[in-house]
Amino acid sequence: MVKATETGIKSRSARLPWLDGHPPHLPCVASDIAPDVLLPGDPGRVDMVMEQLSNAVLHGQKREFRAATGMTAHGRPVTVCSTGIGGPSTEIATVELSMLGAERAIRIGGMGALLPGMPLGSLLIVESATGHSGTRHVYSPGSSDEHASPDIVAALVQAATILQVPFRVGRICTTDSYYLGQGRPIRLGDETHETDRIDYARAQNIAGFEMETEALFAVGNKIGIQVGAVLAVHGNRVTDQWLEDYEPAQKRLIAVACKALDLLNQTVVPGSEHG
Ligand SMILES: O=P(O)(O)O[C@H]1O[C@H](CO)[C@@H](O)[C@H]1O
Ligand SMILES: O=c1cc[nH]c(=O)[nH]1
Repeated sequence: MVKATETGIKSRSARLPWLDGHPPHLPCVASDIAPDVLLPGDPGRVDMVMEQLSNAVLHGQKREFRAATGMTAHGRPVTVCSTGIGGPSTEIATVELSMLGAERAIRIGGMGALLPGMPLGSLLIVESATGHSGTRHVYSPGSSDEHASPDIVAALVQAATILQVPFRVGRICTTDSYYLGQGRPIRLGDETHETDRIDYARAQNIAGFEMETEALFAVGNKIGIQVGAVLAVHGNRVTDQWLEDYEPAQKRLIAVACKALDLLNQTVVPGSEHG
């Protein structure tokens, strides 16, 4: 992986530009990373996750990748690393985390709902993702959906039920575009242009739009780590409502994801339980 020059100075290989165990993008090394990782899009939400963990340590931030590790209520280590927006940076985070030892990755993020019965702040536990975003096309060019690991879906359902957080299980559309690709109006010269993406997506039984899950599932399924996603409704495109303060919803979502990890890992580390 790392090449030494004739003078003994180590230099990066262009083929795989890691150096002394440091990946080219993430601000961490293997000893920082837990087998379980949570992946918010927004770096600002890493600190929100840290508040719900005990003994949380921030590893640092490079570009959109902010990473930390702490302990769940059952005393299990969990790493949180932001992916930034979209498939390309999600691919980088997923591949580098898995090379550092991650075995299970759950995206925690926001979405725009397409079903009238999905209130602001409720959760979508993602069973499958479609959209044919660019990164997914590189990893898995077929036409079928990318799926979450069934164990993770079941654990998220159990966790949301225990914590009494309203949720539904469904299919997400991941798109590389926040505006035109999600049917938002854009200005083209003097005219406003809008696509019929919302009607199209609803006809496909799609619960909402977001921008990373399909890439995470495609990459994770290809490289052999377990993947899942749980998303909070930040907006509803049918009722045209928008969540002004999404922090309470994101806190509930983080609690559900951490509980799901504890259910997946089952046994409590003695003396560690804090809630
Ligand atoms: O809430 P996060 O995880 O940032 O994700 C959603 O928010 C961003 C768009 O505002 C996109 O990344 C979308 O997927
Ligand atoms: O409408 C929305 C809300 C969150 N994230 C998105 O990508 N779209």
